[in-house]
Amino acid sequence: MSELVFFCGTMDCGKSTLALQIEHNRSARGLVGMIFTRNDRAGEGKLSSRLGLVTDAVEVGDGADLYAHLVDHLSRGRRADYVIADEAQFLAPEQIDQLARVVDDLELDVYAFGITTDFRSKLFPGSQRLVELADRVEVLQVEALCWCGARATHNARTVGGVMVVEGAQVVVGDVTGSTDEIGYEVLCRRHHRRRMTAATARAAALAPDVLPVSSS
Ligand SMILES: Nc1ncnc2c1ncn2[C@@H]1O[C@H](COP(=O)(O)OP(=O)(O)O)[C@@H](O)[C@H]1O
Ligand SMILES: Cc1cn([C@H]2C[C@H](O)[C@@H](COP(=O)(O)O)O2)c(=O)[nH]c1=O
Repeated sequence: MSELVFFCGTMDCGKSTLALQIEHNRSARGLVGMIFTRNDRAGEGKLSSRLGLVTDAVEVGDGADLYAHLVDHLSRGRRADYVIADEAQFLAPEQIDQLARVVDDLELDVYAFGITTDFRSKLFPGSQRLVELADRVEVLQVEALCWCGARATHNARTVGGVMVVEGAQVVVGDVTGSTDEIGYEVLCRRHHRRRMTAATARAAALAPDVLPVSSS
């Protein structure tokens, strides 16, 4: 029985690496995948992992119909034995419904990968629909860590190392950017709620909270 699986986690927890491993293992057995992505940091039509691996993918546009794309592909006599969709949080809810239809009507496994919540800890619409429709939701087991050492569960957006809570939901970026630019940092819930990033925690630790007492 084919299924729709949503592999989720914070940024930097190995989702794209797992997508590439699933692709590698299946193509090593002669299977052919249809790989979708949207807004990967490596550029249009790429699925990339921070481990340095990258593969070509179909860039999903705003109005793209993923079910129709697969039907068209198959009716031209081309193969697709399974589907991978990376950065699935950026897909529209209708596109997630199309992926569910690929599972049910074309009987292909669909493996979707994405972060569940944005920098304000609100569900991305695509991820919400995946949670609603997926046969299985798998939280990745390679845990990213907060600066305090606890398991990171939330994604913070930073500017100059300081957490921000205003801005567009979608801003492509990385966890290892220059500190002056918009970047991201994964945090535990406690520190996400307190808006305490590694940089602000360091600054707070260095700040003298008692003025030096003069000896005179
Ligand atoms: N230099 C490195 N050596 C070993 N592992 C690394 C290195 N750089 C990144 N990683 C691993 O890659 C993970 C990020 O993988 P990636 O697939 O790009 O994440 P995601 O798609 O979830 O954002 C990190 O959590 C870490 O486990
Ligand atoms: C939290 C958050 C993230 N993004 C962007 C930043 C990255 O380009 C991707 C996540 O990619 P990863 O492979 O999981 O690291 O999402 C965003 O646009 N908005 C956000 O709130």
